[in-house]
Amino acid sequence: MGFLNFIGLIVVLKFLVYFVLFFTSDTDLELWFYDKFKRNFDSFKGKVVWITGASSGIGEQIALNLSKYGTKLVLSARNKDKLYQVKNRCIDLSEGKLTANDILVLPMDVTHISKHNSLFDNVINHFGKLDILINNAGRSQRAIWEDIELGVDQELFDLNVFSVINLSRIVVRYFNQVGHGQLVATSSIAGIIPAPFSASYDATKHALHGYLGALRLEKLHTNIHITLLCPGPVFTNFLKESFTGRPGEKYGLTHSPTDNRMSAERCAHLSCVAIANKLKESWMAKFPFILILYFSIYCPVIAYKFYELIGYKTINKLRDNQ
Ligand SMILES: NC(=O)c1ccc[n+]([C@@H]2O[C@H](COP(=O)([O-])OP(=O)(O)OC[C@H]3O[C@@H](n4cnc5c(N)ncnc54)[C@H](O)[C@@H]3O)[C@@H](O)[C@H]2O)c1
Repeated sequence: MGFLNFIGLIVVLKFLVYFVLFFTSDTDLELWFYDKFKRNFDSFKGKVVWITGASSGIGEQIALNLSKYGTKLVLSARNKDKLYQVKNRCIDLSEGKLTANDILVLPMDVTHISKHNSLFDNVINHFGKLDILINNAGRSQRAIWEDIELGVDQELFDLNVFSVINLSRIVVRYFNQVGHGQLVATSSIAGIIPAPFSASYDATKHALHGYLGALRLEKLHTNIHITLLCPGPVFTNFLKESFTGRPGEKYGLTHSPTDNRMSAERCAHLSCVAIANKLKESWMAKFPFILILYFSIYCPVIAYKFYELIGYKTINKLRDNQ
């Protein structure tokens, strides 16, 4: 076989593998590889991980997952009772690896940034160290672009961006002192490509990529790692809790069990694979979202033709089943 034929065969085989993965996998290729061959969950043992938004959804499931590997946890959200329920489930799931003292319930409203320093001190006083911060607390939005009041943009940025950046700066200064650490943020596919009817939310998640992407470059050649988790639609309280265009209003929609969404358990499992392997950015979503994401990034012209063809209503139906 001639050399060019050989190269041609490799290219065809590569595209065949990509094609099969696009239609069968719910992750990007890197995350798929690590999930199949190198989960590295043992690395969580003995680490101290602080999770915000740990009272429900993805944050709760990440906490439950990590407890199985003997990870010491700091659980934060606003609802103390729910956090204690999560703590008790974590202790049960750990099968003796964790005691009550290994899980600190630290209630907080992440938008109260003046309290971040003292809450961080609580963590260090309790455990003597912090290895990983998972900035997961957040809310979404459903609203028509021109109907969004500026107050909603501001509230969403306070919650999804400024609280994350303020807490992360405190923690990164600490990581600088001790010489290592990992900063994680739950972004979204909407942080990479915009989705219709959630402009302020899309912008907050895009902002995280800007802030934390810059930090990642500044921390090249250090032992400080930044991981951005990018889920597509997941079954959680997310839509119910979403902002609309008007301050103080909640979208209030609940999912139907038949919606095309990933389970929070699967999303948390994949998130743990990404965190354990210190991956920089990981995508996780059911078909066809990963395929749309790849096309939008690598062939944007084709992606926009596709959007024009199917129209925004179909895009929204794909996303929320509405
Ligand atoms: N569910 C999805 O479809 C989806 C998709 C992509 C990204 N995400 C992201 O995942 C993260 C978790 O969301 P979820 O889907 O698990 O929803 P969820 O509503 O089940 O969980 C959100 C968590 O954040 C907490 N929270 C909200 N506001 C807070 C505040 N002011 N202070 C402290 N805690 C606060 C809630 O109490 C809860 O624990 C969010 O950052 C969200 O943007 C979700």
